[in-house]
Amino acid sequence: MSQPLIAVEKVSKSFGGVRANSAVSITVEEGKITGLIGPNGSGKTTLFNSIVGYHPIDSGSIKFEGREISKLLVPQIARLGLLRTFQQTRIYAEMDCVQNMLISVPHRNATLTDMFRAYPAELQDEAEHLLEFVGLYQKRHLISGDLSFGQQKLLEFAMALMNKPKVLLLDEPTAGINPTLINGLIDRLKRANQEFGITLFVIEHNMRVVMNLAENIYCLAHGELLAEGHPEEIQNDQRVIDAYLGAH
Ligand SMILES: Nc1ncnc2c1ncn2[C@@H]1O[C@H](COP(=O)(O)OP(=O)(O)OP(=O)(O)O)[C@@H](O)[C@H]1O
Repeated sequence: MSQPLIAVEKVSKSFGGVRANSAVSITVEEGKITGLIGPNGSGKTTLFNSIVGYHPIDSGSIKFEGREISKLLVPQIARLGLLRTFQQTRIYAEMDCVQNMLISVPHRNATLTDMFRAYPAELQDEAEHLLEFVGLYQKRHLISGDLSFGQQKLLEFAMALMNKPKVLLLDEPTAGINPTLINGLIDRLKRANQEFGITLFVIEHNMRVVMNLAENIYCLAHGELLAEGHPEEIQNDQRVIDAYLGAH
């Protein structure tokens, strides 16, 4: 089997006395969609934060394309092509959608001087093309703070795509989005994976969404890895049902 795109091995992370991740090992295979589920406070976001370099880990190893990244900083990891989105959207509410798209590009190997130049026409075209991809083309010149929460999440997804990531970590992409937009978002996530070849690693509380999206799912409980498997295996795993699915 080829080497995984992301390999997390025995990663532990505590906050004071709280052991948020305890010897967690997972792999994310290139070109696939991998899911991460678990009850509130089970350590999912902590694992994402460790992978993207948001905080140092206490022990263990995190490799991206075979290279140890656990000592690198957020911008260094982002430049390798590993990006994340957040539970709460992080857009520039005063700017319109196109401006948000353009300002999100620095992760893509741009130099400081590039940032002070006018944005090249091809970047503008790319921004509009991706806004069309997520269904926001008609709203591209609207102030993003005026968009609905679901539309802001679509914008944030498009902003991440502007950076041409190899892998995108999505923290609850459908939280707070109405059911109609959720179906559209699932479709866009699948297309980003299939058409742009972006590997996705997705934290998701909505079981319908994660079972529909992911080929392989990990379940955390109390900071430890409880189970791993295909959606049907996870749905029928008694430990997962007891710890998590019973409540959903
Ligand atoms: N910066 C921090 N400082 C202190 N404790 C933290 C910090 N971040 C996370 N924790 C704690 O670590 C544990 C795991 O939290 P984490 O946010 O990773 O869980 P989660 O599975 O993502 O939860 P949710 O589904 O509610 O987002 C929790 O007990 C949380 O309170």
